[in-house]
Amino acid sequence: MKIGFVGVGNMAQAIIKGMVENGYNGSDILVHSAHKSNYESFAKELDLVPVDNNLDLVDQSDIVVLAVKPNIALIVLDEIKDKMDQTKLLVSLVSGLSVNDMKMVLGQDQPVLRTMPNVNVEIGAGMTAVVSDQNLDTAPYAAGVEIFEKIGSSIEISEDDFPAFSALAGSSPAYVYLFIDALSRAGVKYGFTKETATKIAAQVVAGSAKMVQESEDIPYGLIDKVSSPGGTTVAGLLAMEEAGLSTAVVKGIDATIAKELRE
Ligand SMILES: NC(=O)C1=CN([C@@H]2O[C@H](COP(=O)(O)OP(=O)(O)OC[C@H]3O[C@@H](n4cnc5c(N)ncnc54)[C@H](O)[C@@H]3O)[C@@H](O)[C@H]2O)C=CC1
Ligand SMILES: O=C(O)[C@@H]1CCC=N1
Repeated sequence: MKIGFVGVGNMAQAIIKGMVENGYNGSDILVHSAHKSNYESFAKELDLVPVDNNLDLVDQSDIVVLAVKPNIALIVLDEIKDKMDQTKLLVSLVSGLSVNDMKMVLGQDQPVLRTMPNVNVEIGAGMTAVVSDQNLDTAPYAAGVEIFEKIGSSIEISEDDFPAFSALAGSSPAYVYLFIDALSRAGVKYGFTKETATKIAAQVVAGSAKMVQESEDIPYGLIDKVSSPGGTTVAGLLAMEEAGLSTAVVKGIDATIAKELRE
């Protein structure tokens, strides 16, 4: 099965790196992007197949991954539509582009899978939403979903939930990195090097996430276990909430969703 990427920017590169690390052969991955200088060196590095234009790439692919920016997605779909057919699956990563938007260009019978991955797919730890108007357990959809299962977890959600998912999982790695950086900077304030402080902060966040995933307790229960009566943790927690940590996070998610809905 050949998988072709139309657009090889940050997200496509993260997915491809995750795929190659998790059992896909570079020789089965075709790439074309607007700037040859970018995708050719990337293709060489991972032994991928560079293709000169979008039409030839689609022609040679069983799964076509649309990985361009939202403002040009419809133009690119219009360009490739004559090379698509019902034996091929279109997988879109494009924020805000609905299954119906794609079928309006490609035809109602074209299999399309809308997804919203996040950059952590690069290390096989992504969280990806998937949806179509068909049963995802059947061919050719299952092969598309399998890509995202190999490079993390996937979840089927309704299209109405995509803006909220995009904020909670697509954008949120940036917010978690910000938290790690803030924790690390606090460490620097108290004398650790940035490198050591970041190593400590990242391990704490990774371990805490694993604890939430594996514990039967809810996060608030885990918070209470760390907070000894009259102790240091509760003093820190109250100071963070006085500075508005939880409210800041929710407001950030609100702004992310509002921006997606305006586009
Ligand atoms: N960056 C992220 O964390 C996430 C991005 N997405 C979605 O993925 C898509 C791509 O985003 P990024 O990779 O961040 O953008 P990017 O700007 O890094 O990559 C877009 C790529 O498309 C290429 N391109 C432009 N015009 C083209 C054309 N006519 N034909 C072929 N390639 C063309 C560009 O050369 C560039 O390499 C967007 O629609 C975005 O909504 C979805 C989830 C997460
Ligand atoms: O910032 C963006 O537009 C994309 C959507 C989800 C993550 N990055």
